[in-house]
Amino acid sequence: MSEYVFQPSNVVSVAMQGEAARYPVRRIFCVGRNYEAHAREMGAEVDREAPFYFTKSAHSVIESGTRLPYPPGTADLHHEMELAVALGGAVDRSSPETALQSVLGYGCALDMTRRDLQAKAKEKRRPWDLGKDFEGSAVLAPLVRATDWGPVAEQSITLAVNGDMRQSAQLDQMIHGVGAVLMDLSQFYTLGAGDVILTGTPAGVGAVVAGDQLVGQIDGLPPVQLTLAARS
Ligand SMILES: CC(=O)CC(=O)C(=O)O
Repeated sequence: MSEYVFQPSNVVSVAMQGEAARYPVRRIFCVGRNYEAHAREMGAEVDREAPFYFTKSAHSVIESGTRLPYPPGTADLHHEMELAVALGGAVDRSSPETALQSVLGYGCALDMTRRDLQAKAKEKRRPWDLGKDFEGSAVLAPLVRATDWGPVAEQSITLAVNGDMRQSAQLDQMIHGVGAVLMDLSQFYTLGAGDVILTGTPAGVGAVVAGDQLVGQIDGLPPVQLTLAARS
């Protein structure tokens, strides 16, 4: 048994709907601007040739239902509702269809974003980490096995803040579908069990403040819920 100079962090994991066993998270990859209307609202061109990515560390994960203190360093925290795809095995690069066979489950997710820090980074052509990868920035609902949900098609994806609808779209409006994203990403990484892909957000992203209650839904999946508390 190895010895460490301090106690290593616990394995980060999320619930599986209706199962005692949990899904251990290894890495989180996020697809940027994967819905045309969202790319437009961000003032960006859509790249139909290939997706682009940013990452969040596993330690950014919190579970649906959590109260998140308003994060430090920002005055413009935004919600981004997304479909999460959780891998259960290595991705076969031969075709999008075979890549999809490695998906263990799907879930609702929030990609919380410090928009002011992301905007500053964009301006200076710097990486987005401060805007995207912080504690509590990846909110995950319980995952549903791929054998019990899917395929990704015309399911609706919505996000309401205090009961007001802010984001509303259909999953088939993604520019790069799940299989194509997995195929593309696997050209750059050895994807495997524990890797989670957030597949991009539809239009309607916006600011949230302390006291707000967020509920994100995708047809057939458990909702993702988040309450924002005052900054601690
Ligand atoms: C502009 C963004 O914040 C990228 C992103 O997270 C998305 O499109 O989804």
